[in-house]
Amino acid sequence: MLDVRDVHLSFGGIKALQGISFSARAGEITGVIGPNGAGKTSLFNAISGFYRPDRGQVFFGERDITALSPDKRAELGIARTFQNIALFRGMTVLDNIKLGAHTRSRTGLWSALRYFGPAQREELTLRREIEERVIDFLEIDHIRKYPITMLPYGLQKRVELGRALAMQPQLLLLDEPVAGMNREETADMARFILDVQEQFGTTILLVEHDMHMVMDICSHIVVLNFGRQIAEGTPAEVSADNDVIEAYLGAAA
Ligand SMILES: Nc1ncnc2c1ncn2[C@@H]1O[C@H](COP(=O)(O)OP(=O)(O)OP(=O)(O)O)[C@@H](O)[C@H]1O
Repeated sequence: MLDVRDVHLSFGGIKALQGISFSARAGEITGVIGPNGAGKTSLFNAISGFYRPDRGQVFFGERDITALSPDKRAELGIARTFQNIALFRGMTVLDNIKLGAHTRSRTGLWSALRYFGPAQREELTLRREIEERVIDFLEIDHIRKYPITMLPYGLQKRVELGRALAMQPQLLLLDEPVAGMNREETADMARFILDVQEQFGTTILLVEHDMHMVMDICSHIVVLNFGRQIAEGTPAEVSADNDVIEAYLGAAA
């Protein structure tokens, strides 16, 4: 589904990524972990299109998307969330989620408006259905009219997930989805991510600091350290890997 092939990225003299290669398999949750400064955010941005790698490629299915803009990637069915919540804070929960549905159906909607009355209605009904499904699924019906500013942090993150889901993505990129959350909020978010995978069959790539959460919900894990890929495998394989243990112990020291 997603293939990262020998990706290199540097900022001036800093080699943030040095030859990263892995696949996120269709319908699975893949995690990327690593200590501070390992290159997780750089990798995430190279995949979502905010950075262009110096070398290497990113494939989505059969298609080389290395040179595509983030918008084009979104149109292909790749949605992302942000480490620092990127919602419209004065707008309601529902309006923020509607924006996600709009991103996905932009082309269809415009042609529908121009040419076909019935198609337009169909499109609008479809969008409404998506919004409703997302709101039900994330159990946020009671706050749909609330502005984002009134919500606690954990719920804001959930709304952001909702906006991404309203795009009906094939691939969902989550940038530190539980960063800054307390234990209960983290457990809730982990459950919703698992539900997305199970109920919608979405392929998920998760970049995260919280190793326990990643070990709990991912079937495959890639470990970075100082811009290099030091391990890859199942949670059991990765947590028993000497290089990984050393990297984390070194970081903790
Ligand atoms: N825009 C940038 N300009 C210059 N250097 C950068 C930039 N982004 C990242 N770096 C450097 O690249 C390296 C990898 O950083 P990156 O943010 O990708 O790591 P990370 O694993 O996401 O870290 P953290 O867990 O702290 O968020 C670091 O040395 C960082 O200082």
